[in-house]
Amino acid sequence: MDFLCQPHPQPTGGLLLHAFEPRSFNKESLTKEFSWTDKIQINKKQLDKYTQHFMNFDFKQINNNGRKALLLQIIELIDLTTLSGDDTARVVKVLTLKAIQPLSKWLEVKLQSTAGSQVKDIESSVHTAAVCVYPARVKDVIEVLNTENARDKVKVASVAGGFPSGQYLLETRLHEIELLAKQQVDEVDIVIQRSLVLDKKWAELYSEITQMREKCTSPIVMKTILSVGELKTSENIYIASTIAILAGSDFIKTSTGKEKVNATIPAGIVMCDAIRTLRNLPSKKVGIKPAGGLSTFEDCVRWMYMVKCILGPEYLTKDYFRIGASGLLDNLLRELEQCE
Ligand SMILES: O=C[C@H](O)COP(=O)(O)O
Repeated sequence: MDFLCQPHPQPTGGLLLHAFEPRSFNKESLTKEFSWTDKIQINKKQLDKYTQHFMNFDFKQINNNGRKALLLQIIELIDLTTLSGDDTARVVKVLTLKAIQPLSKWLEVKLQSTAGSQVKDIESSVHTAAVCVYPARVKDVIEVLNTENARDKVKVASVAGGFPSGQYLLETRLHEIELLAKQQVDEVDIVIQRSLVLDKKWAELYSEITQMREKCTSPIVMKTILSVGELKTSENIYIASTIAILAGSDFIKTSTGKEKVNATIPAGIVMCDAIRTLRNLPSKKVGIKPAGGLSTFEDCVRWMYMVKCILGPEYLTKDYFRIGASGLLDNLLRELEQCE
């Protein structure tokens, strides 16, 4: 049974009060000048309605086996993160080993002996999608992955572009990304300069993200952190999402985890709606990464349900959906241990 398949309202086309003009709806005209941003207006009533719907997800429908399968699925979607001033090679080593093999032998045996068919196939190979650290700690992650012969299994992600504030000279931020790309990272989570959104300097925002994209040379995956909790309005979140997509981001990400407000469901709805609206414009499909404050099974399932409703089930894979979190994995493992 598909536990994320409750009947739901279709949030399609109802979020913007004014649709994009079909004539100007192509990448060239949307990035030549930014007067279209003046017309973006979110339907707050609809946004509240959808928020209520996703927040009220009925967890009672998930039985024991479904819960185990979802817990394992969530683990595979995690960018296991440590972004602290006191991170050391030792801290990163422990985290990376956990990313490669999150389940203890004891838990594996327990799951095998109690599993239904949904769980049985996957638990022995389960690992997180990526490990995400500061640039100075990237070498520690790569060393452990190489030693454990897991370089192809778990991706190496790092933050850049003046993380977390973005308040550095563009030259410094670009140089930082360039240096990171030379370290053989797989993924770079860049931050935007929030002042460009708050001051509505949209052309400059587009230009900065485009330049950052150029430094994230192929095949590096670029996730653009919008820091939604600091963007003040849903309209700003929608426009910043749209510009980040047009500038070539592979993912748009809610937060650094350092803002006061992080990955909220209403912000997620707005970001998903922007991805959905633009889904035929970039040559690739753009994913979404909630990050910051996600620490429970329930937090994750609400997000997955929302992504599935707005973007479709094909987005619930690690190519298009990640969960950035530092404390989530331990909680999920505790839940798995408690499942019958
Ligand atoms: O990108 C991931 C975030 O920094 C993680 O935030 P968190 O520590 O609140 O889980």
